[in-house]
Amino acid sequence: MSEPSPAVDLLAGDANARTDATPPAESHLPVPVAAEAEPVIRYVDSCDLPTPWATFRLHGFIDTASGKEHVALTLGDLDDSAPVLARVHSECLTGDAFFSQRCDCGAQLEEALRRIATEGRGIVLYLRQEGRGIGLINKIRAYHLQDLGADTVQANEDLGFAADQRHYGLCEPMLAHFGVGALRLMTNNPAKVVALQKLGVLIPERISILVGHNPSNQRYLSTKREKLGHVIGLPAE
Ligand SMILES: Nc1nc2c(ncn2[C@@H]2O[C@H](COP(=O)(O)OP(=O)(O)OP(=O)(O)O)[C@@H](O)[C@H]2O)c(=O)[nH]1
Ligand SMILES: [Zn+2]
Repeated sequence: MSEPSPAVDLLAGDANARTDATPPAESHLPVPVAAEAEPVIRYVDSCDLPTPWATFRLHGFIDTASGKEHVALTLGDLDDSAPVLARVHSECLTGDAFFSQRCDCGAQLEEALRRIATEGRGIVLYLRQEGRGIGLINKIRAYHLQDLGADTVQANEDLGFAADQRHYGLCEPMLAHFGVGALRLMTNNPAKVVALQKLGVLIPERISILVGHNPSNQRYLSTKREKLGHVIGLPAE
């Protein structure tokens, strides 16, 4: 039987071994990002998810238009008229899973789960739009440019992307699945509030979630405040 051909590009493996700060030539090659189709959200199944703070229910959804899988974590009775404590969290593998100090995502996710557990009721929508919608590999390329001096917005633009390519159209059908129409939303990003309101989601309250500040993400946070409109008070102030 013949050897199966390798599934990975071995040249890309060489690139991974680079240690110099010069961006490799191949980092200028576009990594395509699929055009955003109108989401078609289908609920699939749910299970218990014990965490250090509470046992949540984990609900799986598929966007059949994009093939992307999204999840919601819920706690308590959501199907009544009282606004629900909520976090609409965009995937950040580096921050959520690898403890990266470049951003504040992991700390925000943990804090959101903790606050929901304390209240006994709430929802996290975990949206698979990594890197503000440019994807993981492009985010690594953006981080490389940031290592060379660009800020988080310039790096996206240097790669040919908008500063924020996220879409929230899938939130409304995910929330509707739980009978949730109004959120007390944990976010520092007023643009996220406006985007959700435009979709018909009521947001009677925005709740700041100022956690995870550290020396490695100080510039990142000030850029979010100055260029992306986030409401973030920095420790130096
Ligand atoms: N392209 C890019 N994406 C990043 C960078 N840092 C974090 N992200 C992504 O940004 C998303 C999180 O967005 P943030 O701007 O941190 O925060 P937000 O969701 O707008 O606002 P909050 O609700 O306050 O957290 C996640 O998808 C991360 O993967 C970066 O430097 N470049
Ligand atoms: Zn992050």
